[in-house]
Amino acid sequence: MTIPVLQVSGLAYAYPDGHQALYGVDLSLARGERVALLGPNGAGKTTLVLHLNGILTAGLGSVHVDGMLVGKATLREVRRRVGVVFQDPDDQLFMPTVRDDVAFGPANLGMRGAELDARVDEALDLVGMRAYADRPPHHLSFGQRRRVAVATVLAMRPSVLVLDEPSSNLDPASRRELAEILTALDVTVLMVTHDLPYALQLCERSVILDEGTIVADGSTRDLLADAELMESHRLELPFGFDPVARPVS
Ligand SMILES: Nc1ncnc2c1ncn2[C@@H]1O[C@H](COP(=O)(O)OP(=O)(O)OP(=O)(O)O)[C@@H](O)[C@H]1O
Repeated sequence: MTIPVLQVSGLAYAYPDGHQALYGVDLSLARGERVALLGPNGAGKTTLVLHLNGILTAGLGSVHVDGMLVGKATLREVRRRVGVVFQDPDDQLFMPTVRDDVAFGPANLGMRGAELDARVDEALDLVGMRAYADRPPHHLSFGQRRRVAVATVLAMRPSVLVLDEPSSNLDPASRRELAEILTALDVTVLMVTHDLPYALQLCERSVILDEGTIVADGSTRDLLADAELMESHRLELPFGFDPVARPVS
């Protein structure tokens, strides 16, 4: 039996103020899948993501990464394996140069010298940003900073890449370029997004979370084409967008 990259079982969580954000979430990701996590504002998507690398710990239920239970004892390895790219790249970039930022994670794991340089170059090549290695991140455009933020995570060679709103604040060309980069990667992806055409373009499978519960899990095209399902969970396609007519890349 193949072990899922990510296995969330019966995950329930209430914030300290008592607000119940997740009610028994079950989610399994197989290696190489790209899955979109959809849902209206306040559905619990961020709360779920924060459990995947142990920023929050389960009230009830469990999260396994490559078969490893997420918990205090495994936190360091879990954070290497679950790479989260937050919505604002400036939350992730804080070093004087792009190279230093991308080297930060692997250097923390003890990597040094030529091996570290090669790891940084590899990650920057994957996002097409090697030419910017010696630039300060704050001199880059927002779209370039997002690509570097992706590289900081890829440099850890994660088992799963979790992207929070990857297309937000990108112009159409940067949005398309990022899609090309993400589809070319050989990594399992979980992408939180309100950009439904992007979900369709990038992810064959989608999961809809609403009020802390998974209410649908299936082919992105089928879910987006189900007008009743979409409406009942406050999901709206752009005007005139036909999910059935669009090819999935
Ligand atoms: N620190 C907190 N304390 C109490 N309740 C919280 C906290 N953070 C989030 N919540 C609540 O938990 C629920 C889920 O929030 P969460 O941020 O996970 O939703 P989301 O699906 O990511 O929303 P969005 O699409 O707006 O980012 C919401 O009702 C929210 O108000």
